[in-house]
Parts: sequence; structure tokens; C-alpha cells
Amino acid sequence: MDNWKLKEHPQLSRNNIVAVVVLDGWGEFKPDKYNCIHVADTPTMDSFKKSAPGRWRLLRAHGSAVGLPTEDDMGNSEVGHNALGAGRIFAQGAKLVDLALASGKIYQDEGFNYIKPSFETGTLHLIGLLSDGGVHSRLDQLQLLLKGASERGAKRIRLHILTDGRDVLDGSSVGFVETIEKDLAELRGKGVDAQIASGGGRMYVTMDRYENDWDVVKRGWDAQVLGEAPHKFNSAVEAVKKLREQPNANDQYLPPFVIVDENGKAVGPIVDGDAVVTFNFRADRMVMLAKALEYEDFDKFDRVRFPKIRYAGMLQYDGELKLPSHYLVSPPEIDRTSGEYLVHNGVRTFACSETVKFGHVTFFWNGNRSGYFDSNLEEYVEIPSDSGITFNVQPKMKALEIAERAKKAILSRRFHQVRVNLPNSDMVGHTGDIEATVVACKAADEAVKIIIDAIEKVGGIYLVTADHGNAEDMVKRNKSGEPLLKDGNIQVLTSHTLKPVPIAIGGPGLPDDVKFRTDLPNGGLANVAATFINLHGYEAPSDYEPSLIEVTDD
Ligand SMILES: O=C(O)[C@@H](CO)OP(=O)(O)O
Ligand SMILES: [Mn+2]
Ligand SMILES: [Mn+2]
Repeated sequence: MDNWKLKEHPQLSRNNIVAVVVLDGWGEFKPDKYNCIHVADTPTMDSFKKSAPGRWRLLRAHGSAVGLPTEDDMGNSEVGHNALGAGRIFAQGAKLVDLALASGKIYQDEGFNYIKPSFETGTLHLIGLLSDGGVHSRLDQLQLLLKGASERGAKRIRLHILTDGRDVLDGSSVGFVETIEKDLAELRGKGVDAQIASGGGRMYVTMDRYENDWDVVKRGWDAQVLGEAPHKFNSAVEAVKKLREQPNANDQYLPPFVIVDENGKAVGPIVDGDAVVTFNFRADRMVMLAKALEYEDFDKFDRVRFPKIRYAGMLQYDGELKLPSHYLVSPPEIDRTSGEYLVHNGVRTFACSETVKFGHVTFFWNGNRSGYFDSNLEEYVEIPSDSGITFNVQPKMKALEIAERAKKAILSRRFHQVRVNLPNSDMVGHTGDIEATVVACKAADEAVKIIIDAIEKVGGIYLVTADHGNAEDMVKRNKSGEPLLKDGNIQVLTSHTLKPVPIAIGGPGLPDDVKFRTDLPNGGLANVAATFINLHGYEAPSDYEPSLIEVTDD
């Protein structure tokens, strides 16, 4: 049995009201016209910086600091919130899949052996995000899986691609499709009947999250399973090129398409007896499709046909729901998260965001586990997001509503921890609309102000940080940091970044002698949990990454 009892902190008192604010996609970067946080009016976040180094500092939020394979891997919400909530660094999906592919273990484990019998007479379908972004999936992993599966008996393979443009540059979809087409042609040369069967842009087809808009998943289902879509092409390269010619076309939002043969028949609907693998390792944007593929009882949309298939996820996406029940690689075992410790010690928590980030401060925070640890001590509030829009048209999103709910929770004095995610800088940053992103950053800053004002009123403490960079750099740069021009134009960066993120602490409840330690220069997101556990008046579990704060006696 785990010992859940936390030791009382020798100097810090219990029962403080602590606001934990995560600005999504808010990194630190030099002043620059493509740094939307710098351009925006952000007096609250700026004021924190003045209290450096004692109460403001930077944290690492990418690469090994969050369990990613290399230092070239940008941070993302899943690994960022996992680290923030769990207080330790776990080798993450991207890395675990790399290892399983390199050792060949992926082909020996339960998941692959479960789908394999279908190779005899059925088709192997691979559904996922086609890019080398490394946030949800990776092209090289797909290439290895294609090769490995065909060498192990898959004779007919159909690929259902989702174009990216969010973790990689817009327009890069064409190159990725060309690359994978070469691999498929090689397989055909070896007698494997392999081709792309359907596709669509990730934000419009399949990869919705937290049940914001089931139509997104339905559009994918119709193309992937039923073989039906408004656009039909004979090749995927042609599909992506043609669809990108439409006004305002964007890789993230390409409409669904199916590939048809010379008779106009879809080349790869999913039918009884087939095997299906969703090859994204990241959970949030695959859970909805996993439910549609796995659940007998399902009422989110009319599936028309529910084929009897053998389905495996690249990973198991939800540890609480055990979904999907079959998977190729075991997910990181993110156990004993801060939330679980807090409920065992009677600390009451309120968590809130709007739909598009709701699972970040609940599901990811709790180690990819849905639901409460203890519903008597926790309350999670989801503010419905707008759906069917790109957030540059609504850059303020629900920041004000989130802040007002947090304020109410703080002023009620019913909770010790009030935790929110403010999505603006990330969600609008991903649209690549620089002007709108400036508005978004200002809105997030105003929300922070509302929350710290409430903390001021109740004599509480705040901890404000971020999960990774995004809005602080909106342009692709060369090695010397200058914008990298293409045909004389800048290339807008829609993705996250490798930049560090700020963390600030303060509030009337924070004793004057509490400061950031100076001996953790490489501190990262995983050091945050021990820090707020201290602010709640407890010592962190001994295997957590060390707390960032110390109580000085000068
Ligand atoms: O939108 C998403 O899925 C990712 C980018 O791919 O962003 P975040 O990690 O911030 O959720
Ligand atoms: Mn994020
Ligand atoms: Mn993001």
C-alpha cells in the first residue's frame, strides 16, 4: 500500500488558498515583433517579472525536462501537464514507441498479436496524424510500423491520414504525403497492396478532443469507415494539392476526402474482419475515435455501420476507462500524482478551464486518468468552448469566464487549490494569426489579474506558470534567429516552441522569506508540483523532483 500521508512542512502553514494558473503556450523570448506576448499589453505578467529572481524565474518545458526523446522536441500540453501534475519526469509516449520499435518488442506484445490474425484475410488500417511534429505522432514511427507489419504478414494496408499544419508549417502536408507515398510504392513493389484510403485536416476531421464537437469525429468516420466524403480523388498527393488550392485552405482544416479507384469506388473502407491501429501516441485527440471504434453502445453520432474489427491504439489512451483495451505500446505509468496526494491529505481542489483545455488541468494533470480521485474534495468545472470556429475570430475565448469561475471559487474559501488553464496564447497562436494572438495574450493577462486580485482579497498565494511556449515566437527562424524567408515572405510558425516558460509566486499569504532556490538552474515543469505541495503546507513525496522554493532566514 502506498503511504499517502504527507509530512507537514516545518515552516509553511496549511490551509492556504493557492491559485495555480497555467497559461497555455506562453514562453519567454526576446522582445521582437513576432513575439506576441511582448507586443501585447500584459501588465500583470510583466509585473511578476520585476520580482525576479526571488519570485519569478524560468523553467524548462521541452525535451528531456518533460520526458521527450530529444532536446529538439518542443513541449506540448500532454507532457507539460503530466509533469506539472505528477511532479516527476516520465518517459513519454513518443519515446516509449521509439524504444518498442527499435527493440522489436512492439511486435511481440499483446496488442500486435491481437490484431495479427486479421492480416490473413482482412486489411490493416492505420489512422493518424501525418507529420514529424512529434506531439501526437511521428512520421518515422509510421514508416517503421508499415514496414514491420508488412514483414509480419499484413498483405493489404490502408492508410487514413490527417494533415497537420499545427505542429509543423502549414503547407508541409504535401511533402509528407509524397514521402509516405514513396514508402507505399516500395511496399507495392514487394507485393503488398498498400495505399492511402482517406484523409482530411486534423482540426476538421477526427482529432477533436474532450467531446467539444463530435461532428469532427463523424466526418472522419464517414471517410475512414464508410468510404464516403464530399471530395473524391485518385491519389492523395492530388487530393492535398487540389484542396489546398481553395481560398483560405489550411492543412489543419482540409475537408475530408476519400481515394477512389477507376470505377469511382472507395479503395479502403473499414469492414468486418479488418484490423485497425490508431498510430497517434498522444491521448487527448484520439480518445473520441477510440470510443467510436471500440464501444458497442455508442450514441454520439450515427455510425451507420459498426464493423467487427480488431482495434488497437498505439498506446492505451485513458488509464481509467482502459481505452482502448488493446494497444501496441504500454503508456507511461504516471502514478501517485499530486492530485491524488492532495485528496488523501484533505486538501480541497477546484479545477477549471474551457472545453478545449478542460482535460489538461484534469485528465493530463492526473496522469491521463479521467474522473475524480475523491468527488467530495474535488470539483472540476468545464466552461463550454465555442465550436466550429477557428479561435482567431474569438481570441478572448472564455478567459474571462474561467477567471470569474476561479474568482468565485477563491472567494468562497471552499477550496485550498484553485487550478485553471488559460488557453488563449496557445489556441490562437496555433492559428498563425499574429494580430489575433496579440489580443489573445492580453486577454489571458487580464484573466490572471482577476485571479490574483481574488487571491489578494482572501490573503492567499498564487503560482502562475505555463506548459510550453507558443505565442512568444510566431515566425520560423534560421540558426542565427532571423526570420527564415521563403519566396521573400516570412513563414508563420503555428507550432509550440522550445522556449522556457516563466513561473511566478506571490500573494499576501506567502511569507516574505519564501524565495526561489538558486541551486536549481535547470528546474523544469516537474519541479512545480513539489513547490505547490509546499505552499499547501506539506513536504512533497521524497521521489518528486525538488521544490523550487526555500524559506530563507535572512
Ligand atoms: O492542439 C494540440 O493538440 C496541441 C498541438 O498539436 O497543442 P497542445 O499540446 O497545447 O494541446
Ligand atoms: Mn499546451
Ligand atoms: Mn498547443
